[in-house]
Amino acid sequence: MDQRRDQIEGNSEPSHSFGQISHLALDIGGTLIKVVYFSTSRDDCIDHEWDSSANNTLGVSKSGKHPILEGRLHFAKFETRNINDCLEFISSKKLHLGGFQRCRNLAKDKNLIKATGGGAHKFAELFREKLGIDLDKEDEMDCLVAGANFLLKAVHREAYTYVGGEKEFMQIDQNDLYPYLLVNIGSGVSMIKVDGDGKFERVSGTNVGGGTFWGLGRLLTKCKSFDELLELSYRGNNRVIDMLVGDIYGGMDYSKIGLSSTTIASSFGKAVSDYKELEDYKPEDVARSLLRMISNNIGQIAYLNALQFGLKRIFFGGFFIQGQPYTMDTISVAVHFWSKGEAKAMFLRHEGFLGALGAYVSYAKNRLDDLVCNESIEIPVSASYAADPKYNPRNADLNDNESMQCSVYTA
Ligand SMILES: Nc1ncnc2c1ncn2[C@@H]1O[C@H](COP(=O)(O)OP(=O)(O)OP(=O)(O)O)[C@@H](O)[C@H]1O
Ligand SMILES: CC(C)(CO)[C@@H](O)C(=O)NCCC(=O)O
Repeated sequence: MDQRRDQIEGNSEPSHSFGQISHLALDIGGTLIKVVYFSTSRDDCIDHEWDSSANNTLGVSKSGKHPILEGRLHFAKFETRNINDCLEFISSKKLHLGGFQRCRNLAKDKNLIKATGGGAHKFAELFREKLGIDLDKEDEMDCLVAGANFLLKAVHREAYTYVGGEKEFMQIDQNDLYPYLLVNIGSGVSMIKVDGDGKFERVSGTNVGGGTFWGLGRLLTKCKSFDELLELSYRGNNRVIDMLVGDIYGGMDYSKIGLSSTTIASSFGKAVSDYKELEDYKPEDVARSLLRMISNNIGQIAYLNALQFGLKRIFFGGFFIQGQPYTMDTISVAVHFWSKGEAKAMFLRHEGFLGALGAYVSYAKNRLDDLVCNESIEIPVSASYAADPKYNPRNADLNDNESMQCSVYTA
């Protein structure tokens, strides 16, 4: 394996001094803010000859054939309620200066940063005031779809199924990607039928989503963080609170309609028949029932939409999933059960960053129209990305800066 390929595949961590930052993009959601930015360093340009006079974030190989950029795509997330942490992070790393310095909109003399999600509207003034930047708003659904398509086409080992506790990465045939159903489980849930690049329809949604799990879970268990709630759910037993088919049928299956005795007949249903109070239940059992109820419900609604539109593949994204085995298992089982094995639930490694990545790639869309650039800027849209094996969204700490090594071919 040659050195460059070795780097692309992430087997050797480049000794990393930050190079130039380019193109910061934000997705400011109801619960979390997602940040994506790209950095290059000399080390990342390992086997290309760089035009030293260019001194820009994109180098042009001396051969002149293909401009190539190598560097790292960084991911970070913050709680929206702690938006000041995010502003400080951007300011301390000077992320807001990297992208637009040479892409300054001279006509309007504005420093524009691509941003999506409701917070791009809600917090526009705050960003202007604190960082002196203007948020260039991109539509949230456009960005989710662009981000999902980008990941599915460009990132090796991005989509996987989760069956029986095993992840299986899917080989995505780019010529056979569409149509699919994208289910983004954020605070709320959006279900989008995707037919191509920029071709989609938001066909459904539900207000019972990640925010419901976190909000209701916090009230019911008094836990202090989302991770604590997940931790609790791991240790819990939902059968203590959920009413199972067997509880109703004296331990028997109801096989005539395909229900086993262990199927949940009614989430939280036992709380009534047991005459117990909240204090009588362990927080971990409550957390487990809640996670199961919400994951199951989303899996079922997703399946119904897939059925209605004749879609066989359902990709789940959004930070509710967090790569959590129990969540993915429940969703997978729900889709499998209701579709009688016809439809498949798939998950994305960069699950929570779809919108932010979509905003990021949107720099390419209107760079010629909107931006006056002093130097040639190409945006990595036709990138060949390979994820850093050290990047594990599941282990990602909220304020940790994660990244993946990538190479960009702007052919
Ligand atoms: N560290 C965390 N803190 C809070 N919620 C978390 C955390 N990690 C995962 N979550 C889950 O992720 C959900 C938010 O996901 P995501 O960031 O995709 O949505 P959002 O963009 O904030 O919401 P929306 O798109 O509806 O505005 C939360 O509701 C919660 O269930
Ligand atoms: C409102 C949005 C799109 C904001 O991200 C999201 O939270 C959502 O899809 N909520 C579900 C709303 C509904 O369709 O019932």
